[in-house]
Amino acid sequence: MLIVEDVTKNFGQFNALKNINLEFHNGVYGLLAPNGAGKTTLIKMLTTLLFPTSGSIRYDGEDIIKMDERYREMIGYLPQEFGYYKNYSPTSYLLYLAALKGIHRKTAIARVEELLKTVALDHVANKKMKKFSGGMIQRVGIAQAMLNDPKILILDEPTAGLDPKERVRFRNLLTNLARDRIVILSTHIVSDVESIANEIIMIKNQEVLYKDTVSNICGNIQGLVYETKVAYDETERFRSTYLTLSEKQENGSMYMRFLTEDTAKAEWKPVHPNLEDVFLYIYQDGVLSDDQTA
Ligand SMILES: Nc1ncnc2c1ncn2[C@@H]1O[C@H](COP(=O)(O)OP(=O)(O)OP(=O)(O)O)[C@@H](O)[C@H]1O
Repeated sequence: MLIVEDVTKNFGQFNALKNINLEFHNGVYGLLAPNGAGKTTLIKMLTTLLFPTSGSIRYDGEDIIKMDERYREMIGYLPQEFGYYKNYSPTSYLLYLAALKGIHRKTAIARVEELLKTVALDHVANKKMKKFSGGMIQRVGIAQAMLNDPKILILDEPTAGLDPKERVRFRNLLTNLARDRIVILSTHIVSDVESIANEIIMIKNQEVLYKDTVSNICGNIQGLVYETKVAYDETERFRSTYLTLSEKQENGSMYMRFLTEDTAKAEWKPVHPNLEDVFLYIYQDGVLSDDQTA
């Protein structure tokens, strides 16, 4: 079990995270927040690339910084951008990394073969990676993070650049891997984690706002989400009155999904909130688009 206790991280005068308390067991955890909220900072502390300013992170009761090498041997990490050699095949790349990690050649050959099957790349095991799709490269990234059969697998924004089909495959792979390990996945894309995470962690204003199941988190805005049809010339006024969650145009009308605490009107249809609704509600003032953060 991995425990984050009262962790605060400052960069000089700047406070990036404060009083973070978290507990991880086997399963998938989705760390979900807009860019800049502190996900990478938290992940870097979980991988010992950064140290907390105060507080501690413990694995089975031991401080991970004191465990040092023993802890790092137990974790697998896929950073936001991982370096690979495009002229290598997945097999030669993974064998090279295994050698760096001190894994015996014979063990490494068997492990790499097994891993490439797990990530469904066995058919291209000896092909150069330069022609691989984003999804295939990402699966090589997971395979490298899994080389040491980690107890904790940490993935930072792993689905960037994947097409919808690759995302589904990726989610299925993670669910399998999480049966006997902790998988922590950071993302600002709700659909990456909504269907697979046992728990979602949302950070706001440097603190953990939620750490709960999807349904419990959605329960927080139960009864506040509606759909209704709005005439075209009314849409601007509607948008400025209610928090619009999504809208779709059909047969000359606009169908708005929105959130309000006002008393419901007869024409509003109450709907079950989903995680995307919660995300838009929670971060309505601070959701930055990729363009803004690039
Ligand atoms: N080394 C640093 N020095 C100063 N400020 C930093 C440093 N690293 C991160 N920050 C700041 O801390 C905040 C959190 O950054 P962090 O990278 O953890 O966010 P994030 O949620 O992971 O976003 P992204 O997905 O864009 O990486 C940001 O405001 C960032 O500018």
